[in-house]
Amino acid sequence: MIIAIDGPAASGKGTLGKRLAHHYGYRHLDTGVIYRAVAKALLDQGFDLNNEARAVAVAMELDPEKFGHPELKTQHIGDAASVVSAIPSVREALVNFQRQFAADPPGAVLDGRDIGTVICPHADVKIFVVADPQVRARRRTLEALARGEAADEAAVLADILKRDERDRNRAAAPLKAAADAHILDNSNLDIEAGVQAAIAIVEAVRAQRK
Ligand SMILES: Nc1ncnc2c1ncn2[C@@H]1O[C@H](COP(=O)(O)OP(=O)(O)OP(=O)(O)O)[C@@H](O)[C@H]1O
Ligand SMILES: Nc1ccn([C@@H]2O[C@H](COP(=O)(O)O)[C@@H](O)[C@H]2O)c(=O)n1
Repeated sequence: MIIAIDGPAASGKGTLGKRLAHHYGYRHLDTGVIYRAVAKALLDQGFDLNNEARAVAVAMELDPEKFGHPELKTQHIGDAASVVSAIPSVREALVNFQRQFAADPPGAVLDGRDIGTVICPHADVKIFVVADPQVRARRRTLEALARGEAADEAAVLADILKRDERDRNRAAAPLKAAADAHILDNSNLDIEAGVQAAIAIVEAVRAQRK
């Protein structure tokens, strides 16, 4: 089974993806990390984020072993990722890796912006996670503070809105819910309640197919 999770920045996709994968014994791929890794590699090598040829080359040489690098989590790299991810040829270079991950047994949960629309249009279950921007900004700010980093909630909110706008309005694989996605608004749900709501969606789809 393939579970596709999409949604705007800091809506809880990764948290939910990890928990669903654990619940079902599946593998989990946070696809945002891939675009973050491309952006970081370009910046580290001193290239412009719009250098298409270099960006594609970097995308084709990515080392998944480095997806855990702590700098990938930063706001700066997230912002850079949303620039580089708008280049269609960069996205194309990353499709096979994601589809292969989705296809491998025993099942997979992928989260991102275009999983249900482009990467896995035939996913068994599609969930589009949303939450009010202010709620997302508060959660992201608390997360940064908990890591001991300085964080200004207004600046975090501005970054989230800017990134969502860029991701929604790009020509290639824009952020949007697939027509057959289940919308899950977790603005007023804690993590556990959000996970239970998602499991209920998955189970309802499974029951329908029996
Ligand atoms: N339902 C929830 N209630 C409270 N906090 C939540 C909930 N879901 C996620 N969070 C918290 O919100 C923050 C953002 O969640 P997460 O990193 O999963 O979002 P994301 O959509 O994967 O982000 P990104 O778009 O940057 O990849 C984290 O600190 C997470 O613990
Ligand atoms: N499937 C995806 C996943 C991510 N992106 C872009 O990467 C940026 C960072 O993603 P996070 O999920 O880690 O926040 C994001 O803003 C998108 O621009 C993407 O295009 N497609």
